[in-house]
Amino acid sequence: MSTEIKNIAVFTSGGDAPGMNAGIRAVVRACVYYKKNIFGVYRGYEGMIDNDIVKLDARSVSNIIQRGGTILKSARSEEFKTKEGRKKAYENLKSRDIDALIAIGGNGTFTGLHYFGQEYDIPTICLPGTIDNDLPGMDYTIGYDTATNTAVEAIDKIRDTALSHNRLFFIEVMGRHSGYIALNSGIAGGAVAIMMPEDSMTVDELLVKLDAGAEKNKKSSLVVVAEGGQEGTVWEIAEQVKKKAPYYDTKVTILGHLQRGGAPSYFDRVLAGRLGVGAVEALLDGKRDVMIGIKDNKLVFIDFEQIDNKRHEVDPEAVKLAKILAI
Ligand SMILES: Nc1ncnc2c1ncn2[C@@H]1O[C@H](COP(=O)(O)OP(=O)(O)O)[C@@H](O)[C@H]1O
Ligand SMILES: O=P(O)(O)OC[C@H]1O[C@](O)(COP(=O)(O)O)[C@@H](O)[C@@H]1O
Ligand SMILES: [Mg+2]
Repeated sequence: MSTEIKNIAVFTSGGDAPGMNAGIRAVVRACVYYKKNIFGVYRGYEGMIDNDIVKLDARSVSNIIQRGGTILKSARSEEFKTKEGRKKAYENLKSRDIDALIAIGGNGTFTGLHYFGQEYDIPTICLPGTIDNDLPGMDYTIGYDTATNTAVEAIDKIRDTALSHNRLFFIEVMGRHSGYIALNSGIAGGAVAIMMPEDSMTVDELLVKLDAGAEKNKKSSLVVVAEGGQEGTVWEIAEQVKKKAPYYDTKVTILGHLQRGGAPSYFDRVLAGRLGVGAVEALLDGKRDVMIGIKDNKLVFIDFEQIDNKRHEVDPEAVKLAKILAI
């Protein structure tokens, strides 16, 4: 292993995701194992610009493996998108001799890291930390499994009341432009339809489906709507349904940020552990400017070009499965 890198900084950025703490812990403990100094940057790129940086050790990350959120806090930083902002950030890192960066964040975080690493010739690796599962080249991002389980738990609860009142519920889930949470929470929650960017369905097509169910004596229905779908907001969709099919007792629930919180699942903890240790080892082996991920149960390293403006496609088989199961 190369001995060139001595001082690594870790930070979390973008929307927080359950398992980020497990990722921080893994990075810190791997650094201690390989006898490297490890720093934590608070509030992502904002803290890098504001010099909000502390030294960490193995005990700094005790008792966080089970906690949602991120002990380093997270932020979205407009200033880091400017050359001046990035210069301030670099100078703060330089003043502590920090010579490598490990970020935990999503596509935006990796984009910033890529430009920063090129501008200042500093080795960087990004761990995929986002509930959206919108990063191509890997199977799952840290936080997606927990967020989807949370959505399913909520959908199950809504099912109870929908059934009791013979109601039609539209349940909006997060995911930005990705339908992953919608698709899999919809399948697991037994939704009659899933409206998502990758498999568009108009309100008229939805009504045909709902009416066919009603004819077969279906009394209540759950429709999962991805926040980034083409048919408009969940409120607009429900409004159209109310107008065109007033015979349904239509309700809307937006799950929102509750999907981002809570204790990470075993899956997200193990994923974060593997990726955190893998990122430190990869950096010390000379890898840089990549997103680390797991595909088919193997560590993979994904270049910026493979991620920039690319979708993480949902599996067409899963889309078909959802339709067969909802018949
Ligand atoms: N083109 C860019 N140049 C520099 N920094 C960027 C760029 N795009 C995103 N970032 C930084 O990454 C942060 C996190 O990105 P965001 O898309 O909000 O979340 P995520 O990383 O979870 O996808 C942004 O707030 C910004 O500071
Ligand atoms: O918390 P905010 O700023 O309202 O952002 C909401 C967005 O963040 C997410 O929860 C997570 O997105 P990122 O991981 O890309 O930051 C999206 O699903 C959602 O669209
Ligand atoms: Mg993102």
